[in-house]
Amino acid sequence: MQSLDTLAGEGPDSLVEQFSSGDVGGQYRTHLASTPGELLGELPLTEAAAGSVSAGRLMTRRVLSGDDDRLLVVVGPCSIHDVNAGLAYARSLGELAAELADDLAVVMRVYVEKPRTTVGWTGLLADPALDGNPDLDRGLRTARALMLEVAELGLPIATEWLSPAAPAYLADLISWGAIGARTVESQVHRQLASGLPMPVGMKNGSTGSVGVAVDAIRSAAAPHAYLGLDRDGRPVTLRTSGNPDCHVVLRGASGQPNYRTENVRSAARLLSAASLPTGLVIDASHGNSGKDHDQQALVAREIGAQIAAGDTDIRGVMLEGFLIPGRQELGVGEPVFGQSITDACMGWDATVDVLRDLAAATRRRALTAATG
Ligand SMILES: O=C[C@H](O)[C@H](O)COP(=O)(O)O
Ligand SMILES: C=C(OP(=O)(O)O)C(=O)O
Repeated sequence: MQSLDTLAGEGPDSLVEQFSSGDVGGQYRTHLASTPGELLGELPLTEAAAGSVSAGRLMTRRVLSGDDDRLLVVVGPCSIHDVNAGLAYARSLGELAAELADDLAVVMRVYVEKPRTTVGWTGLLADPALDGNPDLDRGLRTARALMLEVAELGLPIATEWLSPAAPAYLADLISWGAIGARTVESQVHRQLASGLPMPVGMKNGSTGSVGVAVDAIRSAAAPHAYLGLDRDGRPVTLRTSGNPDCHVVLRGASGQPNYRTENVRSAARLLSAASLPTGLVIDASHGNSGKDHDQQALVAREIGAQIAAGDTDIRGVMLEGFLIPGRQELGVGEPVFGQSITDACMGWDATVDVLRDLAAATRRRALTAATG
């Protein structure tokens, strides 16, 4: 793909000159990246991966609409920083998902872009070497290769859509997408969601507003037209038809959890008032756990209790889990294989316990519904 530098002439200053007639706060420096078409040609969707993605999308749609009475569980690392650890996790999760498949519809978080509150590592896609030297071309290739392997294991994949350019490179591998708390009010992200071929969860805003997530669902359900790139990297008008499969994800806010019965009822009222279906997902991490991975397991059990008591609006749960509990600071000490470098995650053993409990809760809900 032609770089911004080559479009504007050599050197980082040339774009500054092109874009501005006065002072600007930054400078543009760029390097070449593959077009979506080139990367998809290099790492094509295999038949096995395509089957896994279409089955994953159908499964998530059916669970979210209530046509399938299982519970959607979106679980996995806060972020992938080490492909081998991501794959080791995927293999274990694939086995657990198969064991619990009668009750749970498991989707793995393969999050390769991280939105930051201020600054920090922004994910595998931008900085795959974790050294502060962004290399998006390598990051996109690494992310796509990893996602292909996970899909070929038969495990549906979830990711957060952050860069509006990323779906052209990765969307064919994703069964469930999220628009995060920091971007749910962004028109660009709502437009993006309106054209994505998978269910998309709209997180409540970072200060706790569920209303902005409801607005996002309404916006993404409508058709849009916006400036984007085609497979060859040419600017085009992208026209979307609207995404009918968007839903709220309750993720709480700082000091303000929203996973309890009264929060679910209040979100359902907001959805009903907007003439939207009331099914939703609850994220047991982030503002609902205060980013404490031990607390996350307790929150998940409370959500399980609501499900066991018969709540049918809770259609899914999100969990942040990795192989080793907690988190490690990037660049401090020996790296720990399978431990998060972003938010603290539940370890594998705790994840197995929580998923088994959620399966039992879902089974009880189904039994109550069947026997009245
Ligand atoms: O899920 C991950 C984090 O919560 C998100 O990227 C924000 O992290 P930060 O507040 O550490 O920047
Ligand atoms: C960043 C995330 O979530 P939120 O947008 O809720 O902070 C996430 O799930 O990784």
